[in-house]
Amino acid sequence: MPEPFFLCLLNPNRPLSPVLCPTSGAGHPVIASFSHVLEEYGKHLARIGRTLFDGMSKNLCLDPIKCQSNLSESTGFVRVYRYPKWSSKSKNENKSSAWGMDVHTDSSVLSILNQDEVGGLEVLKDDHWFTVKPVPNTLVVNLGDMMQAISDDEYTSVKHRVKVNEYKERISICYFVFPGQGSVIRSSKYKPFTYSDFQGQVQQDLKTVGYKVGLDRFKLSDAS
Ligand SMILES: O=C(O)CCC(=O)C(=O)O
Ligand SMILES: [Fe+2]
Repeated sequence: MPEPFFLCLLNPNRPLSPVLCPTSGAGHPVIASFSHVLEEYGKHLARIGRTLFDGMSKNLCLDPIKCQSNLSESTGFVRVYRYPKWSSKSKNENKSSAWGMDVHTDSSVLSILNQDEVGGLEVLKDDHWFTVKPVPNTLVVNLGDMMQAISDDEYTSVKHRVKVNEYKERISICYFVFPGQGSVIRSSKYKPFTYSDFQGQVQQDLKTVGYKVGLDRFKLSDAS
């Protein structure tokens, strides 16, 4: 797993555990200014996320009033990851690659990624893995599980993973945004649920079955 070395909560009142902010050194001027820059960055990303969400809901002909709270800027946070290079010590001769982050879908509504020039992000489409080539000054938008449910499965929460580079470390800056607290997601495919119902189920599944089952837990049995 990468080292999430900085987490910037855009709403400090939002309880999020575990809090990954480097609390030691929080008073250090470099950390403080970095935190300030990330906060500023997060505000722009919140605006971009809202614009994308409103555009998608319009495209899906969703009731703008009903779905507005299905995305809440106050839930957003920015996480900075450092993926150390694939060290020779950890090399396994039988493996052709090492994974910095295993295959998963995000639980968010939207995740907006800013990867450096090293690359390594891969997405699954039609059973094939595609490398997301880094393009300077370009953001990558991943739709998360919440957006899949909001869209009645019209859009899919993309499966993705991150390959570690053998020679260079990789840095990515990721913005995640979620439904508002208590906002109910209603769709023809899933039982009505809130994001905290979803997260509760994910945590329970991690403990009991050992992995995230995700949206399938909420699927209506007669939904095709
Ligand atoms: O580092 C990246 O580019 C992706 C990170 C990611 O997929 C995640 O945090 O969920
Ligand atoms: Fe992800």
